[in-house]
Amino acid sequence: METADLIVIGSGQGGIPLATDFAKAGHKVVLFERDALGGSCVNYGCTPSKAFLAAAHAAGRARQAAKLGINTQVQVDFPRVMERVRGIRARFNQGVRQRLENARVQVVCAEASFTGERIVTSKDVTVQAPLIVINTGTSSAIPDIPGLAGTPYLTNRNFFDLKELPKRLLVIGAGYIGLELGQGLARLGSETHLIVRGDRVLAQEEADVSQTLAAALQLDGISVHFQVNVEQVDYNNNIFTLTLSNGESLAGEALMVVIGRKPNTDALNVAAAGVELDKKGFIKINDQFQTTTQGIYAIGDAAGQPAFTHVSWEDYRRLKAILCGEQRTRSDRVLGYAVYTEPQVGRVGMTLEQATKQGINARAVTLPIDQIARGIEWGHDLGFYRMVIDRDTNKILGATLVGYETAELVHVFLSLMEADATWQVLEQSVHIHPTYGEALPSLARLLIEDD
Ligand SMILES: Cc1cc2nc3c(=O)[nH]c(=O)nc-3n(C[C@H](O)[C@H](O)[C@H](O)COP(=O)(O)OP(=O)(O)OC[C@H]3O[C@@H](n4cnc5c(N)ncnc54)[C@H](O)[C@@H]3O)c2cc1C
Ligand SMILES: NC(=O)c1ccc[n+]([C@@H]2O[C@H](COP(=O)([O-])OP(=O)(O)OC[C@H]3O[C@@H](n4cnc5c(N)ncnc54)[C@H](O)[C@@H]3O)[C@@H](O)[C@H]2O)c1
Repeated sequence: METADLIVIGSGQGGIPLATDFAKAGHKVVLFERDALGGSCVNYGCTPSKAFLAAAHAAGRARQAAKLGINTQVQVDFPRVMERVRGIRARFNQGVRQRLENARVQVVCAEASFTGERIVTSKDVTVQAPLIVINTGTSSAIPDIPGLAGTPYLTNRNFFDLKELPKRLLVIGAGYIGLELGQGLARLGSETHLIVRGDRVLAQEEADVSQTLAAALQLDGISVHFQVNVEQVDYNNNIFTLTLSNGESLAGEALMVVIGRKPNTDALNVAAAGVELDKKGFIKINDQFQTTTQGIYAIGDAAGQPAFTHVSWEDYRRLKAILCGEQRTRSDRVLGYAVYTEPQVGRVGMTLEQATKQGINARAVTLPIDQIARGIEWGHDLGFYRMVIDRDTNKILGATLVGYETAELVHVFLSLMEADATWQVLEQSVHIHPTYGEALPSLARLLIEDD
């Protein structure tokens, strides 16, 4: 049996920098990875999806330029779009490999499981270490719909291997992936149907966010079917046929199943290490990322953290500080996220409802995008900016920005909230005209005007 100073299981977004930092500091580090180096983000998630959306939104924006008086004929070279996506993915994946090699991390390309409290084993390698970090991520959850198993349906894993544009696309699930990739393929030319079991898309957000996105999807020609379940999947002659709970049926050349994620913890045999899982299979951790076994830590999606790359990366930064003896926790951070539909959704902190539920004397102000000079000039008419504040302290509690490139703009709020700033700081700052940014002090000004 080999020994090491640190074992990392999974080359996720936190595991890679942790492994390289420790190895560069002279420690012996062994990293187990059963699939492509770089985890979901690089290979099946953020990187390929955002490269894909660059093409899709270019096509969508070109078509929408008609309202500016610019008429275009969009011709999509789908194989080229996807080759570019796969090329970028390969480059990022190679970059990860190089980084691990340069740092002299010993990479074991195999599935790992615990065979003892501090012992990790793959088919050919067994390693013991005083410190183990689990960063195994999640995989697609697949519903138990009769007829689905065994059909060539798409998930985020095989989506980026597509070679031909499907004429008709059926999407089950209206969360992040369903909306981003569904809108993407629609913008590239697929006749797209989104099957939503509830009455809202992106249902975890406020109702007007869902409504705005649904309106945008419909503008792209997407048919959104609300309050229906898929009862049966049939696949014959390369065509999927879905039987819906409302009696209708839908046919398409491609079916994408994107209903959420499940943690990659089944293969780990965590019981051998005394590491406990919660009811959904996520690894239980305390505020310092430690599992129920001393010396074994878990970060990222598998530990039930908000499933975003920047969260997994920040987990690494905090865990590294904790392991170096600093007093850090995982719960004292301002976390934002974005949905890369068009319009985008940029989010940080609490909504009014969440703040009120916590007993905070909160208030929200909202500025529609059609009252913002930049929006009018650029012809963007779907979206709004909203800020939530604490009336007692004047601190900013959260923001929801729906509109053009709001994933960028929301960082203004992230920084203000990190600095514990009051809304008056935003109101007093002089922003450049005419930008979307200048609408943020205007949003703050509503707190004075409407008082
Ligand atoms: C389509 C899609 C788009 C996304 N877009 C965004 C985005 O725009 N922005 C964003 O912030 N987030 C995005 N995400 C989420 C993001 O990809 C994840 O939150 C992020 O990758 C963090 O994951 P992680 O570090 O926990 O682990 P992962 O990146 O999932 O890596 C875990 C690794 O562990 C390996 N592994 C699992 N079990 C074992 C085992 N037993 N032995 C060895 N290896 C194992 C896996 O093969 C995998 O490589 C997206 C996700 C998807 C699916
Ligand atoms: N922009 C980003 O940062 C980004 C992009 C993509 C993915 N992600 C991450 O990946 C995670 C997974 O994305 P996702 O889209 O798979 O999940 P999700 O949780 O965002 O959405 C799942 C959708 O499927 C629906 N659903 C669940 N069970 C269903 C069933 N049995 N039948 C029909 N519909 C069902 C849900 O109601 C929801 O609309 C996200 O939560 C997010 O953290 C992030």
